[in-house]
Amino acid sequence: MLLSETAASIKSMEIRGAGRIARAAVEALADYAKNLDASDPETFKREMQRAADILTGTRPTAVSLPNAVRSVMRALDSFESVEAARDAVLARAAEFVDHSEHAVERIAAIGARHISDGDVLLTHCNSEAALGCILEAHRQGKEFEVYATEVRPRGQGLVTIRTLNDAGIRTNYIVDSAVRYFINDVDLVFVGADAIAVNGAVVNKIGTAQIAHAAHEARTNVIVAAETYKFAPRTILGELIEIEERDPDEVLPRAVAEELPFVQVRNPAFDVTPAEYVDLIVTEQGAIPPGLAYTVIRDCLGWKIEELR
Ligand SMILES: O=P(O)(O)OC[C@H]1O[C@H](OP(=O)(O)O)[C@H](O)[C@@H]1O
Repeated sequence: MLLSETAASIKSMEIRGAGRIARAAVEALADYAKNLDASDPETFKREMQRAADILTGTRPTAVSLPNAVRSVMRALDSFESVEAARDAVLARAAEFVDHSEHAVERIAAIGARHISDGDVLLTHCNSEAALGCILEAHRQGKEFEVYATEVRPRGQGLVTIRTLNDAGIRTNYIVDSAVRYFINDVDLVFVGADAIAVNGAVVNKIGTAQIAHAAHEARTNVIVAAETYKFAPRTILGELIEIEERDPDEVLPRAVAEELPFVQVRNPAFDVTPAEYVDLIVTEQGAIPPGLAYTVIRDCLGWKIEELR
C-alpha cells in the first residue's frame, strides 16, 4: 500500500484501533524508505520526515501513532549514508511491529489473570488489547459472560461481538446508553486506550468516561489494557491530548442536518476518564495503578524531558 493510501485508510478508519494504526504507520514508513530514491542522507531524512508528518497528521488522539513514528524516525538521528539510513529505518520498523505484537500477547496473558469463573465483563468499542485479555481467559477455560456496547456512531461493537461470538463466548449486545442499567450485573469493565496521560487519565472511545463513572458508582472495577507506547510523554509538560472531532455525517445524515439550521451536530471520537475511575492499567511490562503512569513514560519510553520540548 502506498503511504498516501495508508494515511487515507487511517483517516477514514478503515485501519483503526490505536495499536493497529501504529503498526500500519510504521509499516508504511518502512515501505516508503525502501523505495525512496534520495541523492544524499539529508534529502533522505527530509523526505522521511515529510512522510512521517503525513502519517501523524491523520488522527490526532491515538498517541500510539506519533510514538511509533517517532521511534522509527529516531533511527535517523545519526547515519553516514542513504543505505545505512534506509537499513536503520527498516530495522527499527520491524522491531516496533514485533514489539507491538508481543506486547498485545503479553497484555492478554497478564489481563486474563484478573478474569475469574462466573465473572460478567463489560467492554466498550473494539480494543485489540482488551479483547486479547478476554479471549485469553476464555482460551484458559474460564467461564464468563460479556456485555458489549454498540459504540455509536461508527458501530465498532459489531466487530467486537463477531469476535466474541466466533470464540464461543456468551455475549450481550447493548446500546451505549444501557450501560448504567446493567452495570450492577457487571463484575469488571475491560477497555483499551488511545492515550494515557502522565496523571493516569485514560483517553479512549467516546462513552468510556460515562461507563467508568457508572462503574465507580457501582463499585465495579475498571481495567484498561494498553501497550506502553500509548502513554503520552508530552503530558509531563502539561500538554493536553487533543480529542478528535469527526465529521457530523457520522452521527446524522447531511440531508437531515440541512433541514435543521439551528442544530449543530457534535461528534467527539474520544473522551477522558480521570485516573480515580480507573483501577488498573495492564501493560506488557505488568499491571500498574494509574498513579504510576509517570514511571512508564520515564522507564519504558526512554525519552528525556529535554527531548520533549
Ligand atoms: O489498540 P487497541 O487496543 O486495538 O484499541 C484502542 C482503542 O482504539 C480505538 O479507537 P478507534 O476505533 O480507532 O477510534 C478504540 O478507542 C479502542 O479502545
